[in-house]
Amino acid sequence: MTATQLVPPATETGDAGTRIASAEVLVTSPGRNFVTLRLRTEDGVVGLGDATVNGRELAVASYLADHVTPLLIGRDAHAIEDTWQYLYRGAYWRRGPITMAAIAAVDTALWDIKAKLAGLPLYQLLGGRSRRGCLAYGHASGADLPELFDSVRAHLEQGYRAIRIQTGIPGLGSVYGVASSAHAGVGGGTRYDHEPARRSDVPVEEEWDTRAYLRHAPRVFEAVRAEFGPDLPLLHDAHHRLTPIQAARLGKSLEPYDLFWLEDVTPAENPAVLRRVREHTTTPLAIGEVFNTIWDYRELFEEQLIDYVRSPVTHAGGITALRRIFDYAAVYQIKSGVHGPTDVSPVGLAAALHLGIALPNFGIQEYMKHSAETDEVFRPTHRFEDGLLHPGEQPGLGVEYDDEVADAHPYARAYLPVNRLSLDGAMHDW
Ligand SMILES: O=C(O)[C@@H](O)[C@H](O)[C@H](O)CO
Ligand SMILES: [Mg+2]
Repeated sequence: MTATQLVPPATETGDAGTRIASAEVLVTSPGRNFVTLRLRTEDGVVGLGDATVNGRELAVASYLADHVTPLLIGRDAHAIEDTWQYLYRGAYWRRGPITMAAIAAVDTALWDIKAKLAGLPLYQLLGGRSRRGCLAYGHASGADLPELFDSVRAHLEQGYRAIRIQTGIPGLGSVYGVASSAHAGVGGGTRYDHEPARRSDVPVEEEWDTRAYLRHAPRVFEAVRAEFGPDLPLLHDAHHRLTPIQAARLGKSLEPYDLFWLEDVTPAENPAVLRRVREHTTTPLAIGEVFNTIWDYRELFEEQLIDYVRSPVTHAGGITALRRIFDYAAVYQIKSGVHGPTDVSPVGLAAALHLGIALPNFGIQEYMKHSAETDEVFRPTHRFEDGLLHPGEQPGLGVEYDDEVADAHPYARAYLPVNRLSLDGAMHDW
């Protein structure tokens, strides 16, 4: 018996017409860079997957085009789990953001195809609808309190029912997450909270002072609660900048302001340090936007060190893998809080919404609205209404890639910022 005879033939699991006939890696830059995988079956059914890794886009494009797409031709598009295992175990070199984004793109595209073949929106294949819509949170920010309050008001007017709060810090120039920061946005002009990656040959350098931040943050939340009352769910992102004991102090100092979550208080490499944070504070914790496998969460779940899982479909190996992470999280009453910056493409966001609407332990979905230019390329059918995101009722993911519009936006190198301490210019976590 030859090795190939061990592989279940396509005809056993579906029609010969469901074999993958073409696999294309598409790179476009409608305001920011996106990498998309497009699979097509012999019968012409198309599936899309997001493979965008912000600031390192071409590495995934090459991983897919040079090493993965040749393996996909002729495989049965229905065999999602087998293809996932084939790419994960078969690479030998496991985990890592580039590998897992590539696998995620294949997995997402195959789910898109399966749902289109079934004639159903993808969430129907993931267990069906569990809720009316996915609660979203938006990003409010300001260099100072008046600017922040205006931004919160603008979000409330748009219907947001949960809001992330980031502000400038007195004495510091440009800091993470603030729309009006000096070096903000694409080309330096547009809103920072819309797109932190900047088209340039070198990254923008931001400034950081942990002592100033720890003093300022509780004052900001005190002022926001005084202005907007006790009801509004508020979130905050510390972007991996603190030591465990600093993080513990921040969590404790924010307890009176009843945060929905405090995100990424410590760097991701050693999540076990969250034990120290947890000992000291009841402020809910979220982490995981830079994790990429279920194994990264093991201690955090089993010791109940976090409350929300930040992994998106795009960076955690796709719908198959993220669903497993959430099922594991549910054992410990930990909920989803899927990462949704603009670098997760409309394909990645659609995948999150189909999963989110079906998931029993959905928590919240981050929502940074994509630009009009981006939506012209991807034509998403999901929508934001009354603070909730809806995946829509189109068969599959409900996203369509417009080649003509995409081709008018060629790749442009862009980097996320880097961060230096104001004290002595040493590199710090961004
Ligand atoms: O929570 C968030 O959305 C941020 O941490 C972004 O992931 C980061 O700015 C890179 O896009
Ligand atoms: Mg974050």
